[in-house]
Amino acid sequence: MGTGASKTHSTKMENVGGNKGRGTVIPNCSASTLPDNTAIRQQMVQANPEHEEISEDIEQMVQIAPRHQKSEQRNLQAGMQITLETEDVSVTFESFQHQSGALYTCFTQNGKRMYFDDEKGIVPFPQEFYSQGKFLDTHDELGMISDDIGQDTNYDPSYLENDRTNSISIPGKGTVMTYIFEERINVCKYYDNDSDAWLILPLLWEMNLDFILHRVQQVKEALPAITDFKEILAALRLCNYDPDEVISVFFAMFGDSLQSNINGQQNFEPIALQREISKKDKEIEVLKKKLQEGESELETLRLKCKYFEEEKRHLVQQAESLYEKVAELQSDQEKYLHEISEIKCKNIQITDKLDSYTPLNKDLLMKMLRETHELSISNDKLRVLATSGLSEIGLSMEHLRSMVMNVHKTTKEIQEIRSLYQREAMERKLLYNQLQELRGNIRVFCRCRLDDRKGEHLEFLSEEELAVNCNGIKKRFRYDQVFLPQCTQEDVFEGTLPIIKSCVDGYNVCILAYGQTGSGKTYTMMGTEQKPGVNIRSIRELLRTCREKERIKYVIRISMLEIYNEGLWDLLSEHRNKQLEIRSQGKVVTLPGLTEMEVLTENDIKRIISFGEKNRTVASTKMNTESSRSHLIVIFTLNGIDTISGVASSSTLTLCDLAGSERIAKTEATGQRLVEAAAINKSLTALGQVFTALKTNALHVPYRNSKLTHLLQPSLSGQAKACVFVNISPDVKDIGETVSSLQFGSSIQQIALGKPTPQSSTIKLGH
Ligand SMILES: Nc1ncnc2c1ncn2[C@@H]1O[C@H](COP(=O)(O)OP(=O)(O)OP(=O)(O)O)[C@@H](O)[C@H]1O
Repeated sequence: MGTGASKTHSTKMENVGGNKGRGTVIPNCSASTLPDNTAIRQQMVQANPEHEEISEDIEQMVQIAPRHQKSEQRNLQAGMQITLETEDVSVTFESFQHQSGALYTCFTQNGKRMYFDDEKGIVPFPQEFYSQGKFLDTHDELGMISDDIGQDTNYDPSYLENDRTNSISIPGKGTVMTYIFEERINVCKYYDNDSDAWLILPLLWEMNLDFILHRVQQVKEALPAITDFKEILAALRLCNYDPDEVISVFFAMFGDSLQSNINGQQNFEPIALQREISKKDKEIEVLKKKLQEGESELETLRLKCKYFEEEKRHLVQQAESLYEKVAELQSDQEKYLHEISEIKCKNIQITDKLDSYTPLNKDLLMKMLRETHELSISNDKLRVLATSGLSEIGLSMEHLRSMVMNVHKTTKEIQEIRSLYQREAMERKLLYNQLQELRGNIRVFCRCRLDDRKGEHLEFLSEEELAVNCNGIKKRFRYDQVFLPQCTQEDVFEGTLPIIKSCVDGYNVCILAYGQTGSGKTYTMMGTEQKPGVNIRSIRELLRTCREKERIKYVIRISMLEIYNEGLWDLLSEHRNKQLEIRSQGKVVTLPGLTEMEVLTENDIKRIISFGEKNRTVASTKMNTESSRSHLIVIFTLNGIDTISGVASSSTLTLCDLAGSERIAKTEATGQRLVEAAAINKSLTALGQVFTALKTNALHVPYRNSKLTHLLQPSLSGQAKACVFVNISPDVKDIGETVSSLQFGSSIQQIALGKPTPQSSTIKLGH
């Protein structure tokens, strides 16, 4: 049970049971929902005979439950809340912070408060503790932000509905009527008589309306750092003119950096940065397009070149064969000419003796003369052909030469565009990191499980906002991103990609999945064989990015461990029964003896993770037989060394599939399960405390209150980037847990870890 869950319990206790006592057990369970309480009783009695009395109380509580439940049901109006509560044994956990710094998980039954002691088990809460510490009111500490966001009813009554009607004088139009529409596009419009239609009122004119002025003023007063009224008005339009929502939007977007700007600074960096980033994005887009065009032009030119080279080769071959033929013909011609001249020289003798020659010799001579003549003609033709072929080859060569010049020019241009693109991309990355710093380095995402049973109680308002209708009250929650049930594993991974990439740049990165059992934490982190989750995709991305960086040689190692009942177990060790210990020196956390395995391929990861999973303690509970009652932590360590400069870097990517945050009652937990639930409650409460301390910039952040937070210290302190998935169930019967998880998530939404810096090393494993 998490901190958020505790809050829900106490709220419901007041609503349903009417019992205002903190942590008092509401005996509204039926005996059948708590079948075996003897285990708790035995455990308590064994630990201390005085507990006999207390365990009897538990017994009594179970027996009187049906009666009490009936009377409560009579008194309450029908509704979802009642159904939920009557199903459960509402064992309510509280967290007590002792002055020594220790955090205890307590529960109260029939007015007797008990607590879980790490050594003694379940023991009565000592009287002297009341003056030595305080109970943590997680409702106030963690729930308040989301409650504020959820309040829709905070309007000044004078601004209700009819104040949306107004009039304004516009030059050339005279006095026109205005009305703030609440439809699809929430902008103020005026009625234009000429066109007989409602037209959008320009921003500058809209500023003259009292309705608007008042709201802009309200936002300005709350956030003096935002000076641009157009910015405020645009935000108001988007938020249906709700100044509270605009303020939360600005806070959600810029968080603590906004507060640091409140004291007088005129320029508001995040807005400027964001503009700069979108400008850069556009420039990058244009460059990308140019690059693509250039590359395709280059490709065409290359193809043309290839074609012409082929053509040239062909023509040269033709020319060579023509030259050969010409040479042959020339030698023939010479031969014949020689023969003719010989014949001519002897002509007189021939003429004289012609009569004495046989007619056959005379015919032969005439034939030879004819052939010689024909050969001479074809020789001339061939010479013409060879000359034109050669001139064609010359032209083609010329063309080819100019093409090659063009290719060189285009290649140079492409190189320039490429380097410009790289520069812009680098600048964008720097700006993104700057924006991250200003926004804080925790991203909080909400993911709703895919389920046919999605009730009407969940409303997805935008990519960043969702609302839960709970007992007629609409609570709104804002996140960095809300993933709808139909969002794929790819969509979800896309959201975490920038954070994961920064691990290669030397930042410690942590990704956590929080939510009740069955809400999809394991699906998000581990996924299935066909649809792998964040774990496999992250390592795939890390391996790919590391391969791209030719200069740097990386070694990636994986460790896998489980936190069960506040004990740390190495899941990759052959000796499953060996507990690990956390040691810390300053900010460096070490886990001596933890197994680390080197990873070279994605298949290595799959093999190692499935080995670790086999080792995992999976306890079956009534809700989900696969339900895990422990935190699963996978740690990737990245050690890089620059092969040229010799600079070494080290960072970690920590992936946590947290145990279910639901109330213990739903799991019908008894005995061992009760102890497990208390350990989970303790660690999730401690996680909430850490986030609260970070949010309030407390001098001391209580990382050591649980093994979970102690281990995650390097990933949740100033030098890290974190991402929290709040997994929720769409099932209406889980509405209580859903609200609780959402409250937890929105309370950490506005936390900045501080200025992150690339690591030299923080988590050291296996030493
Ligand atoms: N987005 C989703 N799309 C499809 N199936 C999902 C989705 N989310 C969860 N599931 C399915 O719902 C079931 C419960 O999810 P999962 O085991 O991940 O919950 P969990 O929060 O990790 O529970 P536990 O605390 O017990 O580990 C699984 O069968 C899982 O495959």
